[in-house]
Amino acid sequence: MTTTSDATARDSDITIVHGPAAFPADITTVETPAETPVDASDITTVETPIEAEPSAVETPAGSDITTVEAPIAASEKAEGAEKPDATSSADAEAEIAAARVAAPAAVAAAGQLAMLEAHNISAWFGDHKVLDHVSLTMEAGQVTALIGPSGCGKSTFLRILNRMHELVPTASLAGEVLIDGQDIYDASKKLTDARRAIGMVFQKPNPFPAMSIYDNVIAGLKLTGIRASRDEKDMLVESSLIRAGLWKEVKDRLRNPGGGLSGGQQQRLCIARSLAVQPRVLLMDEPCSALDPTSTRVIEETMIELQKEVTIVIVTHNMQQAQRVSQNCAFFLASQGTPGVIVEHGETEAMFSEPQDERTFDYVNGRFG
Ligand SMILES: Nc1ncnc2c1ncn2[C@@H]1O[C@H](COP(=O)(O)OP(=O)(O)OP(=O)(O)O)[C@@H](O)[C@H]1O
Repeated sequence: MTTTSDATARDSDITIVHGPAAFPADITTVETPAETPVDASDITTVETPIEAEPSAVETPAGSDITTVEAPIAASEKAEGAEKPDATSSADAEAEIAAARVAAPAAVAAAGQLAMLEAHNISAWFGDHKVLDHVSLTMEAGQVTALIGPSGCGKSTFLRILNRMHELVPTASLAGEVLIDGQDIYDASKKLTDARRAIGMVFQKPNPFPAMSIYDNVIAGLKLTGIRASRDEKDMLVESSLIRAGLWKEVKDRLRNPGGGLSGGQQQRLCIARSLAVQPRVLLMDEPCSALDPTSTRVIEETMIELQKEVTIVIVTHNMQQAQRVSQNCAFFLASQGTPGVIVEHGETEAMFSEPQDERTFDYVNGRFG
C-alpha cells in the first residue's frame, strides 16, 4: 500500500494516491498548429510538432524523452469548476501519456480479455468527497455502462480506472483497481503500465487535426519511440482502422489531415489511435454525446464488434445506448450533496426491466436526471 497524500487521515488502511507526483517527469511539448481546422480549442495544449509532417514527430532514436506537460487545466478546474471539460488538455495529454508508454510487451499481451475490478473506491477533489466506497466488477469481453445523473461521479470513477484522476493536483483517492487481479495502484506497478493497458476515448473527438490520418493512428508508437518498419506500420494502421470501423471510409486518403474528417469519423480515428497501442480495456466517456445519430450508431456498432477483443467501460447519459451496447450496467447516484455511490448494478436487461431499487426505476424511466 502506498500513502502519498494528506487524504491518509480519512482512510488510513487503504491505498491513497495523490496528485501529479506519479506523473512522468521528463517533458517534451508537442504543439498543435494554431490554424487547425477543427476544434483547435480542445487540443491546443497538446501541441503537435510542426506542421505534423510524419518525420517531425519521430522520437529521437533510442530516446525516451517524449512526455506530457503538467496538467494546467486540471488545476484550474480544481478551483470550484463544476464539471471538467472532457477534452481538456489534461485529457489529451494523458492520452498521449498512455500512448507514450506503450511498449512491445503491450502488443504481446493483446488478445487476452481482461477483467477490471474496482474495490472500495472513494475519491476527493480537495476536501470534497465525490465517491464513497464504490465497488464494481467489469467483466472481461463485455461492455459495462455507467449511468446516473450529472455530477454523481461517473467520469471520476472512469478516470480512476486508468489512473487519470491523479492528474488533477487536488485529487486523491482510496481503494483498489485490479486488472486481472493486479492492483494498478500497487507501489510496485508503473503508472505508465496502467495507462498503456487501459486506454481512453473522450467525449469530444480529439485527433491531431493537421496530422495525417495515418500518422494520427500511429501517433502513440512514435511518441513511445517504438520502432516499426514501414510494412509493420502499414499493417497496424490498417488493422486499427478496421477495428475502429473507419478503414473503408479513409483507406484512399490516409495522407489527408485527421481534422478533415467528420466528427463521427474523427471519434473513430481516436478509437483507432487508442487501439493501436493494444489496450486490454477501453474506457469511453460519453463517446457519442457530440455526435449525430448516424455517427452514434456507427460508433455503437464498432463497440459491439470491439468487445470481442477489448473489455469496454462506457459512461453514457443515453439510456437507449446503454441498453443497445452494454451487457452490464451500474447506476451511480449522489443525492443531496453526498458523495456518489452505486445504487444498483447488474445485467443491463434486468436493470432496465426489473430494477430492484426504486431510484433506479425512476432514473431509467426518465423521471429524474
Ligand atoms: N477537476 C475537478 N475539480 C474539482 N471538482 C471536480 C473536478 N472534476 C469533477 N469534479 C466534481 O466531482 C463531482 C463528480 O463529477 P463527475 O464529472 O465525475 O460526475 P459525472 O457523473 O461524470 O457528471 P456528468 O454526467 O455531468 O459528466 C462533481 O461534483 C464535480 O463537480
